Amino acid sequence: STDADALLKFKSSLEISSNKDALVNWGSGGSSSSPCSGDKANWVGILCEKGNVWGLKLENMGLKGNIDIESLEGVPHLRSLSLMNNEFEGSLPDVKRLGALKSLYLSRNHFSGNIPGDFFSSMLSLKKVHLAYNQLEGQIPWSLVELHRLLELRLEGNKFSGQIPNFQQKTIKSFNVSNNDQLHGQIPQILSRLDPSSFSGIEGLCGAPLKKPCNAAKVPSIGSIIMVSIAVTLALLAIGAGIVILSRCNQSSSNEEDPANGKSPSASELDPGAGVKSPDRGSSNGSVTGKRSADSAKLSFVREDSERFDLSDLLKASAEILGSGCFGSSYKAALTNGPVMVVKRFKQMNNVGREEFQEHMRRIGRLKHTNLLPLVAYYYKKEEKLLITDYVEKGSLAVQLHGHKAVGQPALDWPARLKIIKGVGKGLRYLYSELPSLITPHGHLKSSNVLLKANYEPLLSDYGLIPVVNQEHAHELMVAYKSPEYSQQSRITKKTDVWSFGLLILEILSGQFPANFLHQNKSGEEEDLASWVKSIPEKEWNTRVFDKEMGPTKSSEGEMMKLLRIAMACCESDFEKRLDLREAVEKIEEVKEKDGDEDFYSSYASEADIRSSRGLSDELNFTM
Ligand SMILES: Nc1ncnc2c1ncn2[C@@H]1O[C@H](COP(=O)(O)OP(=O)(O)OP(=O)(O)O)[C@@H](O)[C@H]1O
Repeated sequence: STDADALLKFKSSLEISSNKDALVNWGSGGSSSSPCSGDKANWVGILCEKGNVWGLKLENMGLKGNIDIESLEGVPHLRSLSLMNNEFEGSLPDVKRLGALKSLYLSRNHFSGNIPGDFFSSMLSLKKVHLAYNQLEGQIPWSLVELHRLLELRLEGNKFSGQIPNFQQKTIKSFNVSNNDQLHGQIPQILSRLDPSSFSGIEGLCGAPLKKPCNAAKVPSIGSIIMVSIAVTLALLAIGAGIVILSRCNQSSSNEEDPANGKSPSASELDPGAGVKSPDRGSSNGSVTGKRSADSAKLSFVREDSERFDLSDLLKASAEILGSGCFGSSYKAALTNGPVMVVKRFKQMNNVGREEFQEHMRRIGRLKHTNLLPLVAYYYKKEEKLLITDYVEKGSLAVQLHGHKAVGQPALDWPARLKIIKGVGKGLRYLYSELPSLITPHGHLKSSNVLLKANYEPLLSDYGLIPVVNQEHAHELMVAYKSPEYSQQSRITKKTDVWSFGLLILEILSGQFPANFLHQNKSGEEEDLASWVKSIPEKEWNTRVFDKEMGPTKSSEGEMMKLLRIAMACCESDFEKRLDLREAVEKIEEVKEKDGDEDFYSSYASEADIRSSRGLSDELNFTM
């Protein structure tokens, strides 16, 4: 049978080292020439139904070697694959080729490395995924969030890091990430009904079912978070303890991540009116004179045209945590009179003193462009800063590209993607012209810092911050410092933002998440999304690089190729050879939604038709 052939091929690529008897009766003649007789298995480790192989259960057999998924594609009824407790190593086998699998058990092997975010995207039948006790690392793949039938997910005992993706599946019965001690952040709400042991051994997680509440979940409003630190600051200032005390506040504010350390705030501390004087609007833009205590509670508005509100208004607003980035968390806060704002906390922003910080914020506040998210106001405190912007309804490009299904949005089509790329280019060109003194006028360009308006017009955010962010922090976390020129020569240049832009375009066109491609290859060189694209011949870009989720793009393939070539020229690791921003944006502006030559082709085609029909009739005339 075909099942038998496929399985024997599968067996031949395995190394059956410690257990020579394993799989010994596979294909050994007699009744065993066929793996199944009805529901009965003739071969070891096979599960049968009506003469077909539906499961492979090769556990505890000391197996290693190559897992030949391609040959398993020849077992059409295979729904369950278990290779638990063997000696397999390397990256996970390419199981997504087995799109009909319902159960995948690969726990207790030596699998290692990152799992691409979209790894499970085409495996929508999966109900049980067991990958526990391997050496897997990186983010937990977001595509697990899309498995709407998921019942069991076992990832314990690996080295996953980052946040737990926002699982929404009510179907989940068993879930375990324990002892992945690099995980951090809030436990998704749907998992809060599970046993706390599912999350044990991980310092950085918070929220139910753990007894450790998260900052935002601890109290209903963002106010309390800010108010605790303000109230403490004010109270201590009031008793005149000065600088010494300020540094203690510093500590208490860094400890406030851990609510177990802080005593619960009293009602009066949480009352926005308590201890906070209304900001003195007349001098809200002015230099810092006045009493320090009043000033510490003051929001500084950087724009003339924005509606004014007080810090206390924001504090009253109900807040929702949007996510935590490199610098701290961002909160969405709806003001009672309507506008919805985003408050982003920055803890590592002490590179310059107060005066210089204010000067820089005012400079950023003067920027105005269709493709920039304007800074509305900021709040200055020695140990942390808050930057306040409008909330953008459609959220970030990152979510639209990689999590659209989870948030119930359709995938972005090619015209939307082109519009976004062009808008980002225009926003960057404006930043370059308005902030000429900055080497990298953006400095932190990535898909989570591109927000989308309802019509897909993109808005850049978190721009122009390099001068104020603490240097060691900037070097560690900001996108500019991930560039080839920084890794190779410890420098950033005027073309560094162009490199980030190039990567962003590759991400938009391929739908691939760049972080999944970051690693060192065997010869120690850094690899990224660009080197992946480079490894694929141009004639295969159509089938292998472009995101299939863009929908039908036949009539645009030529233009998409053009754009991909421009992106590659932006990613050139030698910055001398790289396009500069002006060149890149000009070239991008020339890219059209449909193939530029289309009109030419259609008129050419019809002319050719006319000619050939004329030729044919001529020919007929001739033969008659
Ligand atoms: N003004 C906004 N409107 C809507 N969503 C926003 C807004 N600002 C941020 N977000 C979203 O909130 C989430 C957290 O953003 P945040 O800026 O804190 O982190 P980040 O961009 O992921 O990382 P980094 O701190 O490096 O910028 C992201 O998904 C981001 O796109």
